[in-house]
Amino acid sequence: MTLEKAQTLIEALPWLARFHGATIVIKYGGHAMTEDHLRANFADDVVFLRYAGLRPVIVHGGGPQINAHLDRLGIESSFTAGLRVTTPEAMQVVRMVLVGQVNRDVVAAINRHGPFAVGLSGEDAHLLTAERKHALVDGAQVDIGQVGEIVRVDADTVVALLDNGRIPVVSSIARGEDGTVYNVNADTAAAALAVALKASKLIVLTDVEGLYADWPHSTDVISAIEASDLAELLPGLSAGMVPKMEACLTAVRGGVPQAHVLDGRKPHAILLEIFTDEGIGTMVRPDTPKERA
Ligand SMILES: NC(=[NH2+])NCCC[C@H](N)C(=O)O
Repeated sequence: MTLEKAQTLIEALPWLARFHGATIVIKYGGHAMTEDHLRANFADDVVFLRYAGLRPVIVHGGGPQINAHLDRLGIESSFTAGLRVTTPEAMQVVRMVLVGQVNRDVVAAINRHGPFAVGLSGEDAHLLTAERKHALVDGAQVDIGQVGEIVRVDADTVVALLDNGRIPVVSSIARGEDGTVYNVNADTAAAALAVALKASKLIVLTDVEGLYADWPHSTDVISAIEASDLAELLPGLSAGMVPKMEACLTAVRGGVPQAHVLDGRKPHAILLEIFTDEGIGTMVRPDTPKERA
């Protein structure tokens, strides 16, 4: 028993050595964010990383919380081609909920452990700049309101906070060149930030175990996959999984050496992935150069 515990700690040693000083961007969402005990576990993991000498950065969204609040305020959403349109009125709520509520909750959970977390909106110090995004429906461009696509990242403020020993917590809101506020996908924002920071890892927390080998026929999780193989699988993936895996692909193709999709319903998934040899989710890595014939 005690030997087992020692082995667990010793298994972590090479990973502690390898990731000391490494910047790790974590997309936080799903059950890990909405359930109290999982939220506390998440905060433990992030603070553990910090004390282990890693530099974690958190990016979060908050779709369910936004929808609940829109309902509570009786703000009706209009839909175009099945997509929710983010009107200026809805955008006010999106920003209020993400920055004023969800971000504060994440910061509070981490700061139980010490003065680490500092909340930021993607608007702050021009961290995330976006352009209006149109949805493509049956080949036609459809306006869905203040939904943005990130076109530029200025991560200076995040770096300054990291250098100062803090844990930046970023809401997935972006600013347009003209000052318009945009809602941006948090998976995409996390990937863009990981690339800009030249992070050692992107970790995306979701509510599934990982990438399934032969979805929907089997639930065997793929432990590791190369970028091109993942790109081939993308069209056949479930709708919910596509943005997560696309984020991993973007990160890896943008120079991040490893991107992981983890089951946020599993307590301490982050520690188990980073500090064990096998991990518990799906890891995406760049293609190994093919040998020349
Ligand atoms: N899903 C996997 N195959 N994970 C392996 C993780 C290996 C190592 N702990 C790392 O974070 O790089």
